[in-house]
Amino acid sequence: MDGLLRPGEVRLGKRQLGQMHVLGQIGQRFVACVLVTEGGSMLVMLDQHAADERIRLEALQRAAAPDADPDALKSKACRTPKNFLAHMIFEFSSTSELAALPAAAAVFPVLVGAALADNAAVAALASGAGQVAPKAVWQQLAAGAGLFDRAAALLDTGMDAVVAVADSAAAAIAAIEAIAAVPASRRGVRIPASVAAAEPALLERLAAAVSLLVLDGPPPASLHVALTAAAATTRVAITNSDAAAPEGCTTVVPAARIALGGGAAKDAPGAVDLAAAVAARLRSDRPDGLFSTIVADEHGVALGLCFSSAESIRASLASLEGVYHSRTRGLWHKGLTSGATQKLRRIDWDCDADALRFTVVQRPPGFCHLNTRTCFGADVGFTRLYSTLIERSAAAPSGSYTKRLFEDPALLSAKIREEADELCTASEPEEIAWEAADLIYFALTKCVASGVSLADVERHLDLRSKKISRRPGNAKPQFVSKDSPAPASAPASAPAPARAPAEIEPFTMRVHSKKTASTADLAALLKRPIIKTDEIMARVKPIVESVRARGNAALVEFTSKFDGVTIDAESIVERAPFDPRKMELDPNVKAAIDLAYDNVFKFHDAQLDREPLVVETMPGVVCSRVVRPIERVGLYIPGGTAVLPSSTLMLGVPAKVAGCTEIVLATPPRKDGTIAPEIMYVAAKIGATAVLKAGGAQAVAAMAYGTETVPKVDKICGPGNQYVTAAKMICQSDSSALLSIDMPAGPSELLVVADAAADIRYAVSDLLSQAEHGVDSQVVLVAVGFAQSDLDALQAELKRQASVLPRADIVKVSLSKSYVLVVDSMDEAIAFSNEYAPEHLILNVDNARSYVPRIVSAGSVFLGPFSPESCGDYASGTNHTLPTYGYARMYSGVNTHTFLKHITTQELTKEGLDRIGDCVTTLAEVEALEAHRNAVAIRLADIRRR
Ligand SMILES: NC(=O)c1ccc[n+]([C@@H]2O[C@H](COP(=O)([O-])OP(=O)(O)OC[C@H]3O[C@@H](n4cnc5c(N)ncnc54)[C@H](O)[C@@H]3O)[C@@H](O)[C@H]2O)c1
Ligand SMILES: N[C@H](CO)Cc1c[nH]c[nH+]1
Repeated sequence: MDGLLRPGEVRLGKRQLGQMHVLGQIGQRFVACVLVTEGGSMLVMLDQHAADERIRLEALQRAAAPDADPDALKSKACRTPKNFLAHMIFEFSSTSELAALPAAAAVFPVLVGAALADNAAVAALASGAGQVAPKAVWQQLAAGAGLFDRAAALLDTGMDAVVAVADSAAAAIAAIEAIAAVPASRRGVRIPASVAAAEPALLERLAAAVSLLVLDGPPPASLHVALTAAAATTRVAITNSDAAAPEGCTTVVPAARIALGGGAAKDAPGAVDLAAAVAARLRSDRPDGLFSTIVADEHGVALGLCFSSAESIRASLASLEGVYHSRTRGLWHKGLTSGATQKLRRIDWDCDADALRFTVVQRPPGFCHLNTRTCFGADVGFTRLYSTLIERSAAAPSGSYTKRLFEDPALLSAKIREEADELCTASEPEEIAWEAADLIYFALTKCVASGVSLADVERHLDLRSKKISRRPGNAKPQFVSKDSPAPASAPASAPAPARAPAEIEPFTMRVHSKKTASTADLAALLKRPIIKTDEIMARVKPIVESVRARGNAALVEFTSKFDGVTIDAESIVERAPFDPRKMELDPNVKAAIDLAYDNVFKFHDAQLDREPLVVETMPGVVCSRVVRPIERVGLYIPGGTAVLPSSTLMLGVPAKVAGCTEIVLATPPRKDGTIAPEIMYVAAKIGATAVLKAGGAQAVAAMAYGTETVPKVDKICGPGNQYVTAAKMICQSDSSALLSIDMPAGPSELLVVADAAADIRYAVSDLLSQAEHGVDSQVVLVAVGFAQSDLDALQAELKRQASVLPRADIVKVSLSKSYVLVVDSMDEAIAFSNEYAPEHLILNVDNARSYVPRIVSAGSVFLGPFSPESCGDYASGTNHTLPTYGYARMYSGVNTHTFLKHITTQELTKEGLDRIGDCVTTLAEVEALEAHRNAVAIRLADIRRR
């Protein structure tokens, strides 16, 4: 004895519990005591390492009587030290013990099934097909030939781990070697204690190789030190031992010793009272001694909160149904009168053992007394979809699409294929989530139509995580041929740049050669990644419509939904003058913005036609053109993945130069609902009149139609993602919005023409500067006269620079959609670039300027090795809002004229009209427009009469 526990009077608070007699220490940890009270006596085992005396006394009180009434005590034995279950392994060895299995499996952390032949039940439990789902299931298998195959087969059925049974040291070592490919965390070995005693060094070797070492039979005292050491590295368990296990070792409890329910069985010598074991492990902070119990369904969703007592736990384990302790009614067998009973699957403790979780299968109508499935309101996500599908399969409202799918398997199959295909081509995170949700809806509809439950699907998912045999995972040929482009090693074969290549080494670009490419190959290379316009339009239309109809309320809702930011309607717009505290900047940043502003201003100011154009087309006929600003403009500044003060400058400066009077700036808010100070600073500098803290389609719609606080504008300019672009196009085509836009915009892109003399580090850095914009960005290198060694150097440099970028994840995807085209001459390079019509074109070649006259289509061109595109993006003076996706064939980038309109005037003298009049009347006659003719003729008659 170490003197921690002493005989004597036991009091809890002021109450006398009884006299405690210490019988002796069992193992290193537990002390056996007899507690004698007025009502009788009982045997208890106390964990003497429990933190303090109060905890030991509370454990004693609980052990003494669940209702804590010492007077009610009858003489009884309790063999349930506090952490009993945590230390025990339950062993099932024959089918005759099946009765105890489900209850034991519901509470024991580790379950070991003995012989392969009669363990079908254990395998069924492991795969989740049984009544309960135990936490960890181990199967034992006799050592011998084919051990790995048998182990793998068992692990594939869902078993957590396997234990090889060997009767000699040599067989144990051979067994471990035979299953060496099974992860150490999932293998164990079982040997007779006598074998271990003969070769103590064996223990150390085995303990290092497995996660469970089972010793059959009581180990001799001489082995205790070696076992304690082995237990420090792996779980060591001892079977057939009534004596306490050595320190750190656990005890295997055979199924035959489990006592369920009440009655005499639990008091039999050596019996393990399962309910008492559960209760002994728990601690209650409540005055009534009950344990808070979360009741969850098989998906882990909380149905409600109950309370348990040792008595209710016993009743639950005996019936394998949900039985609790009601604070008003006492023992409460849930659903016994309503029929809404629960099948018990598992009981778990929380981390500090003061609360329980019962995992149950709830029968309808549900857990709550209000006849709903849970006490916490409606389900969400998967369980919500599943419940809805189950309801629809029972009774669907007329016109229900889901019902149509249930009734038309061919339609359902077609939709599953369609959605799978759309998911494959999706690239933006939101788009992928959207498509995945579609696919899951149709897949789960198929499950429900076929009687497969969500739990069945989850069981398969869990099973998969436990499989150790792996299939190669190759796709079936019909799917490969449809979607995958040729591998990188075959540059001459048909490329499919519109789709993401299935296999390309990360941070490399596919290489094509003009020499070997067919016309069709080259045509495919000119195409950009496909944007699914119809689908995006279908998603965006309701957003636009909603903002148009409901104004700020809708704006607030969509901002919360898509940006995860809650802003109230009153503060969603900031009007100028802006609060200087919202634009406080680091002086270096401020200086950089000021310099960029000055350059951009100079270049755009020079574009303004200050004098009207006046032309006398013939004597007495004077035509002129005057320029006017578009009064109210909206500037969209993207903000999904980056804060872009540069785009604010590029849109704001020309609007200011043009003289627009209402400049509304819209950009997605940051997570705290504010706008970055850099953007607010530029907003003030360019004279913005309002800043709308919203992004996406909703911001575009708000500016197009106006809301309670967002001013309506006449033109919306600026880049953005596909939702922004779709909203701009939808609003522009609605005549009631009376709106124009700058251009349809797509993801950023760059084409670099480099010759073999170019510094490959520069070319790569330029390509990456655009590839980092977004996963849809496309960069192209037209390599003039590159040899294989130049291409190898290029790929190596790409990997070197790209892999360390903070946005490497984005770059990896965009590079996979990009490519290198090897051409022989500058003529071929220029011809290809003109066809491609890139947003940005870098000519990193000798004598770059000489090629400018031959450039027909490009948004902006960068000449020579020292003109990186980044300079145009930020500060040199040209605009960076440029036509993408090939629109450079017919659109210019944003410039001062984007914010201007022209008005023409004309003035004719009498002589002038006399000169031109016959021409006009003749043409009006040709068009048979008599009123036109007459407006001139009536004046000509007067002039000529006089
Ligand atoms: N040409 C240029 O000058 C230039 C400059 C910078 C950026 N860009 C391009 O602009 C784009 C910026 O895109 P971004 O996403 O980073 O910012 P963004 O501001 O264009 O879009 C973000 C908004 O999209 C909306 N949104 C997100 N998911 C949605 C969904 N599922 N349904 C409806 N709306 C949704 C949200 O409201 C969010 O505020 C990129 O393609 C980039 O290449 C171009
Ligand atoms: N390169 C983009 C135009 O395609 C503009 C930009 C903003 N910030 C950096 N670059």
